[in-house]
Amino acid sequence: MLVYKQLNTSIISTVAFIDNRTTYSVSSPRACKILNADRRRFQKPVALYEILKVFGSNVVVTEVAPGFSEKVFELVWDTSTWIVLDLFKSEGWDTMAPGEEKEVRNIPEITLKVTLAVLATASFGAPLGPQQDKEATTGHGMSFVEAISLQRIKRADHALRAYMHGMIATRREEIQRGEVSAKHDLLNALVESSVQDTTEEGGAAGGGLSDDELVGNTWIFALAGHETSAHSLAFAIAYLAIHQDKQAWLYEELLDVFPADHTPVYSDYARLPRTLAVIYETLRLHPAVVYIPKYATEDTWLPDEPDNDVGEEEGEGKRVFVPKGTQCGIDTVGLRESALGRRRVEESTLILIIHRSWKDRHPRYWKNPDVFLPERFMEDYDRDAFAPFSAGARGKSCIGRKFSEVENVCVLALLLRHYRILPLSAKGSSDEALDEADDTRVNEVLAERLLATKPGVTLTPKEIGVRLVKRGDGDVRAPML
Ligand code: HEM
Repeated sequence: MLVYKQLNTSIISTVAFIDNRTTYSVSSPRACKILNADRRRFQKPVALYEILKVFGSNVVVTEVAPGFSEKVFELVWDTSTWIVLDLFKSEGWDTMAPGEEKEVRNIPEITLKVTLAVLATASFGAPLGPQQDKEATTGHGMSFVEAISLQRIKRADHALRAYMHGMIATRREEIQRGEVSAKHDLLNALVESSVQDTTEEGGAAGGGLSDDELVGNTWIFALAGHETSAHSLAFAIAYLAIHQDKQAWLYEELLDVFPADHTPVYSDYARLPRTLAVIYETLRLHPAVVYIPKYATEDTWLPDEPDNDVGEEEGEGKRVFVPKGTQCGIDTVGLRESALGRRRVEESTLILIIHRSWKDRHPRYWKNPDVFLPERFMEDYDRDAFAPFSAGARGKSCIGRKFSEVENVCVLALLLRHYRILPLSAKGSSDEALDEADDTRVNEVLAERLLATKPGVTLTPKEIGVRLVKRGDGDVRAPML
């Protein structure tokens, strides 16, 4: 059993393994690449994920991987645009005059709503927008968006199954009648892949997915794609609130791509590299998934960093012996600076603590590793040291990576295009801690507050309070879906 406990800041994380195995927490890019790419020697500990079978078998436990197509990404973009502009209305932000301010006490509450609505709509064809979703509640006791929400998972079992079986039956009929559904969402891809091999009882005869697997996958996508995206987006907003210079740098791009009266289109996505760089830099500093478990299928070796004192000299560099069965997790926070590198926990040790203190770190893979510098992703960088979606390009990593990139870029770009974001308490306010801090310490005080985390399944923001100031450069238009 694996338990995560994140302490107050992302710099210190505690990972507890409630078994007596030797465990490596790997934060060397070279070793992470091997962990991810060499699927014969290192595999995902599927048993750890058995709990995720609550709604049926799924990609995580079965290795069946449905893909997203470009059409899905276009739908993600359009849906995100629609949902963000709808959010401006429902929060009353759209009627603000240029220069007017509004407080948002906790940004993650908003980003969680947005990413859930995008996921439900773009993946499973749920009714678009909060109002339509409410209207679809009839007969199920809760709306679809509520049913796939993690917070309601205990009550949602019955409702989610009912929704999913209904949606699957409708899609299956459409596909079998030869009607190509207008919806190019994930559900279509999943159902289409199952239709050819499906028996009349709804079980899969060949390689296709059974109804239970379809339902299981719906839930796993909701689990994997909701908080990860929402929390990353919230941290990106926090970083921009703290670093006003980077916000100005980003805004230049947004004005260029979204002039007044422009209707956002999917082709805009490729023109927003600065926005994507902000998302990447946020994920480098605050990776949503802090530990990605793998285990060794045979006795083997992993390359070590040359200056690590635990490894053995061997051939061209150092390497570490990894006995069969050892759990070797990718330590995504460690990749950020690799202060303590890999930690080895001996037999019978119950708890592995990765302590990172500001003092004992030294930069290894990134220049100024603790500084928020999105520009670093506009140039060439060490791709193996950037593993928030898992390491290595060819490995089995996050299926939803591009889905989340399109969604987060779209949401962040539209928000920043219309509003300047400031920390809720900035110097000059009645906030004592900030008033007492000298100018050089203000960002540190803000960072301690806005970037703090609390325990959660993914790296979870504690509270991100901001002020939105309406910009005066004209609005962009809502697309017609
Ligand atoms: C910032 C956002 C996200 C981050 C940081 C993230 C990160 C990750 C990581 C680290 C893994 C584990 C990969 C491995 O085991 O090697 C993963 C798996 C997965 N992710 Fe994401 N993810 C994000 C968003 C999403 C979204 C939006 C979706 C779906 C729409 C999604 C769907 C999945 C699925 C289904 C898996 C399991 C893949 C498998 O085990 O075969 N993720 N993600």
